[in-house]
Amino acid sequence: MTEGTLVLVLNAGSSSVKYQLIDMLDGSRAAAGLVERIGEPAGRLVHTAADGAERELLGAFPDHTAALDAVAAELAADGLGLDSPRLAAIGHRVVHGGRRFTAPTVVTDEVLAEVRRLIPVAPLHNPANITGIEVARRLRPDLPQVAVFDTAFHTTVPEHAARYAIDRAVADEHRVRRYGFHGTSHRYVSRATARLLGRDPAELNVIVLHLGNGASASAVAGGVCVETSMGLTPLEGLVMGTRSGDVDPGLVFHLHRVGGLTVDEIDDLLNRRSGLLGLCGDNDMREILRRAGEGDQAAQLAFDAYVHRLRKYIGAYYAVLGRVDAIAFTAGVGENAAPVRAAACAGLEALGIEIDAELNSVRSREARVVSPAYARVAVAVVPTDEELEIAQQAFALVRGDT
Ligand SMILES: Nc1ncnc2c1ncn2[C@@H]1O[C@H](COP(=O)(O)OP(=O)(O)O)[C@@H](O)[C@H]1O
Ligand SMILES: CC(=O)OP(=O)(O)O
Ligand SMILES: [Mg+2]
Repeated sequence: MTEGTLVLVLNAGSSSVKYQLIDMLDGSRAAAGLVERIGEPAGRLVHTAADGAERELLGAFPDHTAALDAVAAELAADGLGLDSPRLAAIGHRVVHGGRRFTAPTVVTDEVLAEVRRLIPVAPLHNPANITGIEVARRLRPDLPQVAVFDTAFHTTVPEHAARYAIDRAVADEHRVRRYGFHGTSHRYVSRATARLLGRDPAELNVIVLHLGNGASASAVAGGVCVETSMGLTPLEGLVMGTRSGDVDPGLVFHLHRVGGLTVDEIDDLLNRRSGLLGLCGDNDMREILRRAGEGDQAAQLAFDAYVHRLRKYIGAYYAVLGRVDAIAFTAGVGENAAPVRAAACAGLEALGIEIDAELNSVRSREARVVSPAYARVAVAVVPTDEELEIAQQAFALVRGDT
């Protein structure tokens, strides 16, 4: 049992760390910030204090340890350092939890070892998550460190959807199956969509489209995830900023045997040099929309390929769910790129899916419906809040509510 009501949430990505200090009494942000371009010569930390005032720190953050030490210093400058007695827990986003972690978990040496063992299947993410945990443990060894796993929400996906159609013995030996990611966001957004529509999550079938740098779709039936687009690793599924999403696995053999690329080179190609970046040289949807608007063919192709893949998944998940009540767009692209939403839903009237152009063009931070009132399927823009969801899960765990 703890006295504090603050939860520090760390969301460590491959080259960035996002953090929020959340007061669980009212969900308010006591501080928030972002360190980006970790490992590059010109890094940047932006810290936002409780009153909204921003501080910017420019310089190199050679690795995640340096970045997290700088975050701790910024929090201390606000009088809310990691030594604060008001802290109840530190919540960590951990991307890959395998099959074992189906709920938020207090980090022990043994839990950390398991997360480390999963590095080969989340090479861009788990190492950064581990560093975040290690730094936080060093600074506050007495405080519960809670891991909230991207994979947890997807552990309900049925076996016939989670299995690849490969030799079972080989799959079992190497724990090859579809795990799914961004689960904290899919869970939060599916529930927020029910709230927006004034419906009980238990009676709502939702397709959630999480479109950030990484992107994934999920089919949520009555609050339970039944299918998701990412697989063994966060590479499968939708076209992403730098990741290919679905490809014929035969291209790996082809590029190796005929193209002479090594396995590591192909890994780098598919994870870091593909997706929107591979198709047109840009991975930021803002830039792609701008270029396509000026008639740039490569940017237009990247946009069209991105949207085509999305439409295939909407259709597929419609079939998986049988009945769809809502489609929720979320994360950087889903929340901000009206043309992506419009193109993904265009021509689907026969499925009851329509978008109202005027509603869709409104810019807002609020959850909102963008389909006409008569449409059978509610299309919604629902801002995700992975940090709040992580804080709530971590706080509930340390208070013994779960
Ligand atoms: N106004 C906007 N219009 C179009 N795309 C945007 C806009 N703002 C952000 N994005 C897209 O959102 C992406 C980042 O999404 P985000 O959810 O923050 O990613 P992540 O959390 O995975 O780092 C950017 O790469 C950019 O393509
Ligand atoms: C799992 C994953 O792809 O995460 P992100 O979108 O943060 O890269
Ligand atoms: Mg994200």
